[in-house]
Amino acid sequence: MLSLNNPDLFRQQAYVNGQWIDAESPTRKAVTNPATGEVLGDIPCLNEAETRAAIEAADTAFASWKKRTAKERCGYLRRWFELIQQNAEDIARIMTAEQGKPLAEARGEVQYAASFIEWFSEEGKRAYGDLIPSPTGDKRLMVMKEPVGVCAAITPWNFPAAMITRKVAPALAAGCTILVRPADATPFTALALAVLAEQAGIPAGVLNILTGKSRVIGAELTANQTVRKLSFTGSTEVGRQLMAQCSSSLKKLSLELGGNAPFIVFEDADIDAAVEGAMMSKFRNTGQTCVCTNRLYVHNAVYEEFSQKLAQAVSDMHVGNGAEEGVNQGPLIDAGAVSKVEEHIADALQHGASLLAGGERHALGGNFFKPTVLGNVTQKMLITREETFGPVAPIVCFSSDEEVIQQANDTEFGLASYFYSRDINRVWRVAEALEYGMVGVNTGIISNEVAPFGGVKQSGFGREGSKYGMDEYQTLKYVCMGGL
Ligand SMILES: NC(=O)C1=CN([C@@H]2O[C@H](COP(=O)(O)OP(=O)(O)OC[C@H]3O[C@@H](n4cnc5c(N)ncnc54)[C@H](OP(=O)(O)O)[C@@H]3O)[C@@H](O)[C@H]2O)C=CC1
Ligand SMILES: O=C(O)[C@H](O)CS(=O)(=O)O
Repeated sequence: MLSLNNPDLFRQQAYVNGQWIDAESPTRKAVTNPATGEVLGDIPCLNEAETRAAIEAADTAFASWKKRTAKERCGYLRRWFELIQQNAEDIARIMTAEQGKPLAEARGEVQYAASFIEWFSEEGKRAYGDLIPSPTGDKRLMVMKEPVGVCAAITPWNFPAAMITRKVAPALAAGCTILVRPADATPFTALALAVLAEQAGIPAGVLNILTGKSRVIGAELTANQTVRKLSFTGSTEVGRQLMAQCSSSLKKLSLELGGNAPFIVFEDADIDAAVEGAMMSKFRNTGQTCVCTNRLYVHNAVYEEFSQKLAQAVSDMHVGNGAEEGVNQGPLIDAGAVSKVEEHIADALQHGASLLAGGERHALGGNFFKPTVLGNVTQKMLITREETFGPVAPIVCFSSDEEVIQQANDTEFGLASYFYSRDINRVWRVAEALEYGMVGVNTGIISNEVAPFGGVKQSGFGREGSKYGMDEYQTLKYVCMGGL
């Protein structure tokens, strides 16, 4: 059982309209620890009618929440931020237990998640409109920013706190209410955040956490006309499906989808810095982030040095249960994730790749896998075309800037990209040539609350965090005042 300072944070019920509820159905979904397989608890499975009732509650709450001043709404967010800080250790422990990431990373995610609430508790007070110089003397023209309405968020298991606060914070700051459906694998972190939102005084119906079958809840959230906005973070495949389901009600959409990030090391790079950046970008959350490096391109002049140093650093990683201090590589989320990693490695080796580190399941068994480095990788291999979402670093050797930019852009995805170079002309040329929503230059970590996070092409659209994050939850109203 989880040992928490505040056991009240561990809830096994949905949170709807300010109430902790079970479902009508006795069926419940078990949640397991991916490191040990133990059952941590279970959650109710709301049906479509119960989802509809939650939407109606959010709509009722919207009528009053939108009328509060931005300062009032942001005051609630500030208190929520402070309560999360006070309970950060417990939230991290819940997260590691249900998602598997090392405790140090979970603590980092809690701070990352809280930073979005802090950021939008400030941004929300600066949702300025416009006064437009009128082309005729008898009119005054103005633009108002208004909350879009009742929103829905469907979030993935890999960042059980941050992917929720990155949507909920701007929505509430803008005056919207929201229904969140967290991944079945990681509901308890979301429910702990709801406990603290309730304690912060956020009114009933403003924030709702729906648990249960994603297809059932998703079908109602996407079809229901009262829901005016959907924000989704997850795979491109599901994102396309949800977008289609939203078309009948023409919802405003934000889609943060899959990635296939290139990591390029030019011959003028600081190799030790590039190795450090590759470790951070590739193996964060055991490679289970959408902005993880998915393929590495190393110039032939530095290929041997970089490959050997990366293989050594990877071999030194400590794989284990994320709750154990010192572990820096936890389990994959489930058996399916392990199979996908094995499929990508086997395909690469069959097509001529060489194994430089790892390459097989860990002796701990279950969902544990040895962090892996592959050399002599080519664009023909699955691992450079599909998102691995696991701890495998495939290295392709290249010889010219033109060649590597063409290879880096040769994907339907466009979320994150990275490169290391100390030539200022090359830095500008390559940053402008890469077809991605985000570019890391001489760094493997680019995510924070102040910058616009999002992609292009099949990685989706919309931006989260930054001053742009508010736009996703607002509409513009033009008021033309005549007869003056
Ligand atoms: N761009 C980004 O920021 C991110 C992108 N991703 C991408 O997502 C993938 C891995 O994450 P993963 O969670 O497995 O992605 P999925 O797309 O499978 O799931 C994401 C969320 O959507 C839910 N979901 C799945 N199918 C449906 C449906 N038909 N209707 C409604 N909801 C549904 C899932 O619920 P449940 O699992 O409970 O069924 C989960 O809560 C990778 O491709 C990764 O790149 C992941 C995180 C961030
Ligand atoms: O879900 C993800 O992978 C996150 O968006 C990555 S990050 O924001 O933590 O970098």
